[in-house]
Amino acid sequence: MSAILTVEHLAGSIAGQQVVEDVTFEIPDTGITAILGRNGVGKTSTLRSILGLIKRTGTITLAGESIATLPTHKIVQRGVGYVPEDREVFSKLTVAENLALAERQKNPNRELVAELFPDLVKRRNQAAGTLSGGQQQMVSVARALLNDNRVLLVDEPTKGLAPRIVTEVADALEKAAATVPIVLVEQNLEVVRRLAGTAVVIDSGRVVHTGDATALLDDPVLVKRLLGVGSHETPSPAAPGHENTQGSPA
Ligand SMILES: Nc1ncnc2c1ncn2[C@@H]1O[C@H](COP(=O)(O)OP(=O)(O)OP(=O)(O)O)[C@@H](O)[C@H]1O
Repeated sequence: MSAILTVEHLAGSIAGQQVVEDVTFEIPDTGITAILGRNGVGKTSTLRSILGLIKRTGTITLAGESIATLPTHKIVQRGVGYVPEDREVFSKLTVAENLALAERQKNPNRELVAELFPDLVKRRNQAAGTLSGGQQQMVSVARALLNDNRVLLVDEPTKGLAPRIVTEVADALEKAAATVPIVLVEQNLEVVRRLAGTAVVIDSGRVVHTGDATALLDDPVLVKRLLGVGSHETPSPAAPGHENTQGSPA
């Protein structure tokens, strides 16, 4: 298996404050890779650095070509899809209009999206702002899948959703992953267990663990040390003044 996305010594800053310190990982060209870590350790900022949405330095390679100095729109054109944490649907527009606005290519993948999200087809004329959180998440994922991306960056898609809807979103991501490799920032470890092949753990802006996701989740000592929780819990916020916990008990 080769890497579709390679990140080396990535650092990112917001308003002069460094929020990503030194992140290095490889994303395989198939399956789902989970980015894990406590609240505020820099997971979202890592995705935003890759996309050029925040100031960054380091090496970022997509399918062998450097994208580290490209502006965001060029990175998106090269095939990096993004499903942001806050979903960002246009609330006054219908589902169909939201999807139409996302289409970049001549032959968008409408059949794939209709197959993966039949509920959105039924609701095509409903204003996106009146959809449930889970349905809005489906719109956000569907928008990204309309285009032929080389990799999809998905940020906390199950956050704040009811358990049944979490399962639906996980179902959709599992199906989507058959068509595109996914980088998934996710706090729900049951979802990670179900979907992810590899897990990358970030702490204080640095990668502190990379390995098989199931092996990590099956190791309660490691989960407690790296994420500060039991393997059936959700990671808690980092303590004030929290430092890299690699090698130290939580
Ligand atoms: N717009 C911003 N302005 C200032 N600081 C920010 C901004 N966005 C993020 N940060 C800070 O950057 C650090 C990393 O935040 P980030 O959102 O990347 O973490 P995260 O691991 O994704 O957290 P969570 O799991 O809570 O979403 C945090 O200390 C956060 O407070």
